[in-house]
Amino acid sequence: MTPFLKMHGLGNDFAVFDARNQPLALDAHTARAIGNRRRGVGCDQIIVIETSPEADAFMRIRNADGDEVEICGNAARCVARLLLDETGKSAVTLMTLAGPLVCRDAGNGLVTVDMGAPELLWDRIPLARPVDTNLFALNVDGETYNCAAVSMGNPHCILFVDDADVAPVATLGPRIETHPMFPKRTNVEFVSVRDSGHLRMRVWERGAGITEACGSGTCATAVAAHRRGLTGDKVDVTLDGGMLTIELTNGRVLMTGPATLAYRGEIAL
Ligand SMILES: N[C@@H](CCC[C@H](N)C(=O)O)C(=O)O
Repeated sequence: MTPFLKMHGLGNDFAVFDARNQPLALDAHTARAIGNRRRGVGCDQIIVIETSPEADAFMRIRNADGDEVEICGNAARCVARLLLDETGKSAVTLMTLAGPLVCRDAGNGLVTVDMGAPELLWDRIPLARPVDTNLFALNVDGETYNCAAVSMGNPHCILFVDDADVAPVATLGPRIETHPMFPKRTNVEFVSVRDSGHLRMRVWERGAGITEACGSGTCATAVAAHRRGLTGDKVDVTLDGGMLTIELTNGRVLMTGPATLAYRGEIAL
């Protein structure tokens, strides 16, 4: 049996495997089986902690559909929490496919992750053709939607709407995720502005569907809102699972929020 930890960041949930002493190569098929909510552990992402020569650990991430992806903000807080507690350090560095993430103990059970600099160039997000990533029209099944696009190492498409609570996340989310404008598919955020320091966001995640929170999506949303002049350098974002605080400082994005260990389990792999 292989031990794992069930963790979550504001309800965005993970099966976390520690492969630092016992190597574990999870293929897409196995990850999909673990992610299955009827037949497996059930989670949005499957996380494997590996050794890294250049950081405290390498964090490998697969979505529930089995695909390996670059970054996961909520999982970074969870893995950082484990390593902070294990080492007694005040900060740890996690290597990811998107680059290193410095994670600091922010007190009161919170972790701050330096999510790095956002990427705003259309071909680096990537998008299929040149547009103004701050505001572009996307045609979906004959309807036009005003969008912004940001990469936090992974692609995000942000739609500002009057009321995110009634946005068609379940129907429009998957249409945009697989739209030809996004060659690597995309995460999709539906956002309404409550005031210049507070956003409401709901998310359709690439490879996972609706989740209760998305850390990288919250960072991308704060960047897009700031670019449009809707919010300041610091913003609270209310997600279905709770609140994250995002600070934009020196061109970088800092995300602060909780990390929760739900239970320890074992699975036959
Ligand atoms: N939930 C994550 C993002 C996980 C990856 C994402 N679904 C993708 O495919 O890029 C987060 O908290 O950032």
